[in-house]
Amino acid sequence: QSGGEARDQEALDAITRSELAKHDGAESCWKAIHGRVYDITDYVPNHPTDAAVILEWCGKEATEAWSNKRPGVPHSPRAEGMLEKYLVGRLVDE
Ligand code: HEM
Repeated sequence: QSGGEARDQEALDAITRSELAKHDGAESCWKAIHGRVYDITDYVPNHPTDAAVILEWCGKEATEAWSNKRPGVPHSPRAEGMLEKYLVGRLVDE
Protein backbone atom coordinates (compact mmCIF):
# COMPACT_ATOMS: atom_id res chain seq x y z
CA GLN A 1 0.00 0.00 0.00
CA SER A 2 1.31 3.42 -0.99
CA GLY A 3 0.29 6.85 0.19
CA GLY A 4 0.82 8.07 3.70
CA GLU A 5 2.24 11.50 4.30
CA ALA A 6 3.77 11.64 0.84
CA ARG A 7 0.34 11.56 -0.78
CA ASP A 8 0.00 14.42 -3.24
CA GLN A 9 -2.65 17.03 -2.42
CA GLU A 10 -4.06 16.84 -5.97
CA ALA A 11 -4.50 13.07 -5.72
CA LEU A 12 -6.91 13.43 -2.78
CA ASP A 13 -10.66 13.41 -3.34
CA ALA A 14 -12.15 16.90 -3.61
CA ILE A 15 -14.70 17.54 -0.85
CA THR A 16 -16.86 20.65 -0.95
CA ARG A 17 -17.85 22.72 2.07
CA SER A 18 -21.46 21.61 1.67
CA GLU A 19 -20.42 17.95 1.70
CA LEU A 20 -18.26 18.58 4.76
CA ALA A 21 -21.21 20.28 6.48
CA LYS A 22 -23.33 17.10 6.23
CA HIS A 23 -20.97 15.29 8.61
CA ASP A 24 -21.75 17.40 11.63
CA GLY A 25 -22.32 14.99 14.50
CA ALA A 26 -21.25 11.91 16.43
CA GLU A 27 -22.77 9.51 13.85
CA SER A 28 -20.45 11.00 11.21
CA CYS A 29 -17.91 13.64 12.17
CA TRP A 30 -15.69 15.21 9.50
CA LYS A 31 -13.37 18.17 10.05
CA ALA A 32 -11.25 20.28 7.74
CA ILE A 33 -7.78 21.07 9.08
CA HIS A 34 -5.16 22.86 6.97
CA GLY A 35 -7.10 22.21 3.76
CA ARG A 36 -7.53 18.50 4.34
CA VAL A 37 -10.69 16.70 5.42
CA TYR A 38 -10.62 14.06 8.13
CA ASP A 39 -13.34 11.58 9.11
CA ILE A 40 -12.68 11.40 12.84
CA THR A 41 -15.93 9.61 13.75
CA ASP A 42 -14.08 6.61 15.19
CA TYR A 43 -11.72 8.83 17.19
CA VAL A 44 -14.35 10.96 18.96
CA PRO A 45 -14.90 8.50 21.87
CA ASN A 46 -11.12 8.31 22.40
CA HIS A 47 -10.43 12.04 22.60
CA PRO A 48 -9.12 12.96 26.09
CA THR A 49 -11.85 15.51 26.83
CA ASP A 50 -15.59 15.60 27.21
CA ALA A 51 -16.93 14.62 23.75
CA ALA A 52 -18.70 17.98 23.42
CA VAL A 53 -15.33 19.73 23.06
CA ILE A 54 -14.58 17.90 19.84
CA LEU A 55 -18.16 17.36 18.57
CA GLU A 56 -18.65 21.12 18.37
CA TRP A 57 -16.38 21.18 15.29
CA CYS A 58 -17.87 18.34 13.29
CA GLY A 59 -18.82 19.46 9.76
CA LYS A 60 -16.67 22.57 10.01
CA GLU A 61 -13.38 24.16 9.06
CA ALA A 62 -11.57 23.40 12.34
CA THR A 63 -8.01 24.60 11.76
CA GLU A 64 -8.22 27.35 14.38
CA ALA A 65 -9.64 24.96 17.00
CA TRP A 66 -6.98 22.37 16.14
CA SER A 67 -4.19 24.94 16.48
CA ASN A 68 -5.62 26.23 19.78
CA LYS A 69 -6.75 23.21 21.79
CA ARG A 70 -6.39 25.72 24.57
CA PRO A 71 -5.84 29.40 23.65
CA GLY A 72 -2.39 29.62 22.05
CA VAL A 73 -1.61 25.92 22.56
CA PRO A 74 -1.54 23.63 19.50
CA HIS A 75 -1.99 19.86 19.55
CA SER A 76 1.21 17.85 20.04
CA PRO A 77 3.26 16.25 17.24
CA ARG A 78 1.86 12.93 18.45
CA ALA A 79 -1.71 14.19 17.90
CA GLU A 80 -0.68 15.60 14.50
CA GLY A 81 0.60 12.17 13.53
CA MET A 82 -2.74 10.59 14.40
CA LEU A 83 -4.60 12.64 11.78
CA GLU A 84 -3.20 10.83 8.74
CA LYS A 85 -5.17 7.66 9.20
CA TYR A 86 -8.44 9.61 9.19
CA LEU A 87 -7.71 11.49 5.96
CA VAL A 88 -10.56 11.32 3.41
CA GLY A 89 -9.87 14.22 1.03
CA ARG A 90 -9.05 17.86 0.41
CA LEU A 91 -11.41 20.78 0.98
CA VAL A 92 -12.47 22.72 -2.11
CA ASP A 93 -14.87 25.61 -2.69
CA GLU A 94 -18.18 24.74 -4.39
C1 HEM B 1 -10.62 20.40 16.15
C2 HEM B 1 -11.22 20.28 17.33
C3 HEM B 1 -10.49 19.83 18.56
C4 HEM B 1 -10.46 20.49 19.74
C5 HEM B 1 -11.18 21.80 20.06
C6 HEM B 1 -9.60 19.75 20.64
C7 HEM B 1 -9.33 20.09 21.94
C8 HEM B 1 -8.52 19.42 22.80
C9 HEM B 1 -8.35 19.69 24.19
C10 HEM B 1 -9.09 20.79 24.97
C11 HEM B 1 -7.45 18.82 24.68
C12 HEM B 1 -6.98 18.67 26.15
C13 HEM B 1 -6.12 19.80 26.58
C14 HEM B 1 -4.64 19.52 26.41
O1 HEM B 1 -4.23 18.39 26.06
O2 HEM B 1 -3.86 20.43 26.66
C15 HEM B 1 -7.02 17.97 23.59
C16 HEM B 1 -6.07 16.98 23.66
C17 HEM B 1 -5.77 16.09 22.66
N1 HEM B 1 -6.41 16.00 21.45
FE1 HEM B 1 -7.76 17.31 20.71
N2 HEM B 1 -9.13 18.64 19.99
C18 HEM B 1 -9.66 18.64 18.71
C19 HEM B 1 -9.45 17.67 17.76
C20 HEM B 1 -8.62 16.58 17.88
C21 HEM B 1 -8.42 15.56 16.85
C22 HEM B 1 -9.09 15.57 15.49
C23 HEM B 1 -7.49 14.68 17.34
C24 HEM B 1 -6.89 13.43 16.73
C25 HEM B 1 -7.33 12.82 15.65
C26 HEM B 1 -7.13 15.13 18.67
C27 HEM B 1 -6.20 14.53 19.51
C28 HEM B 1 -5.84 14.95 20.76
C29 HEM B 1 -4.80 14.34 21.55
C30 HEM B 1 -3.95 13.16 21.15
C31 HEM B 1 -4.74 15.06 22.74
C32 HEM B 1 -3.75 14.86 23.92
C33 HEM B 1 -2.81 16.06 23.99
C34 HEM B 1 -1.98 16.25 22.72
O3 HEM B 1 -1.43 15.26 22.22
O4 HEM B 1 -1.90 17.41 22.23
N3 HEM B 1 -7.84 16.28 18.97
N4 HEM B 1 -7.71 18.34 22.45
